[in-house]
Amino acid sequence: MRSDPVVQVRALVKRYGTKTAVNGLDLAAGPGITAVLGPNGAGKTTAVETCEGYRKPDSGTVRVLGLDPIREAAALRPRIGVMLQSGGVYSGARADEMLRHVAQLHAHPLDVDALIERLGLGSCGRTTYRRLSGGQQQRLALAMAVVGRPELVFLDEPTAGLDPQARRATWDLVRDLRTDGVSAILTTHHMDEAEQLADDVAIIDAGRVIAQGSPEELCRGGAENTLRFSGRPALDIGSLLKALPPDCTAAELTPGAYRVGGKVNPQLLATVTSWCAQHGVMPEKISVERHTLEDVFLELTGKELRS
Ligand SMILES: Nc1ncnc2c1ncn2[C@@H]1O[C@H](COP(=O)(O)OP(=O)(O)OP(=O)(O)O)[C@@H](O)[C@H]1O
Repeated sequence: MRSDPVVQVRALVKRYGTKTAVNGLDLAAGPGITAVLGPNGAGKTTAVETCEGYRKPDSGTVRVLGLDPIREAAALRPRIGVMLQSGGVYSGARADEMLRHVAQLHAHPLDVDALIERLGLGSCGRTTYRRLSGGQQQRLALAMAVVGRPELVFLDEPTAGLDPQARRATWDLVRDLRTDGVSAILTTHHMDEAEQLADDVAIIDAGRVIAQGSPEELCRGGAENTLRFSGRPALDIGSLLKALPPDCTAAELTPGAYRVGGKVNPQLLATVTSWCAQHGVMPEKISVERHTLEDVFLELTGKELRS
């Protein structure tokens, strides 16, 4: 873990009546961008809202920039930005008025006009909030969260429902914020978004963190990868399997197209090529398929739908 976490959650428990939404969650988020992933109902929003100071833990501790989000809210609020999904906004106010109002509350805000332009809100600055499209409301919420130059920003599904252009613009803005030293806690259901933006990914299931690491670490770790090669048809798969470590699989998918599954590492690659050499096989094509974050996510959280 990188030093000086911006968010440190220890043994957090949060219940709603008899429902335990967060169940002993430990999370340390360092500077940079931390993506929080998890199936529906995993407890992400509850955990993040507790960090934002909107929910009181039943037990456990939460520190954000070293402060208690409830007891030290007055000191913390000016240092963080929160992107709300909806609400918290007077729907009769104009988009640019709202953004200027929020900017004025901060000592060193970003340039409002530049931010409006950046997020493609230029044509709707004079439109009232309630008349903005869903995607425009979403972008305005992002602008309001970041205009005060927070040290840490909480982004709750920032690109949900956005068109591809707005999605790119949002990613670019988040990347630039990171370059300026702003950290972010990002909840998302888009695995590609986490892969693109996150330095660190925490996967939550049933109210706990079940895996954490950089996207590369998570894709390299536990998940099995696949090695494919082609050669002459009807090779002796039984003999190949004997040469491989016991937990590997091997199959001829179509005549001459072979797949080896397991922990694909340089040693396994060497074993397969050496078996080919011993059997007079020239692999015409050989490739290693790395698993995506989505593969890892599904492997860790299962494929069944959550309620
Ligand atoms: N205010 C509430 N009252 C009762 N139960 C709640 C409340 N908020 C959330 N829950 C329940 O707590 C559990 C965790 O919900 P939470 O919204 O934190 O999950 P999530 O990971 O953010 O889900 P999603 O990806 O669907 O947004 C769910 O079972 C949900 O039904």
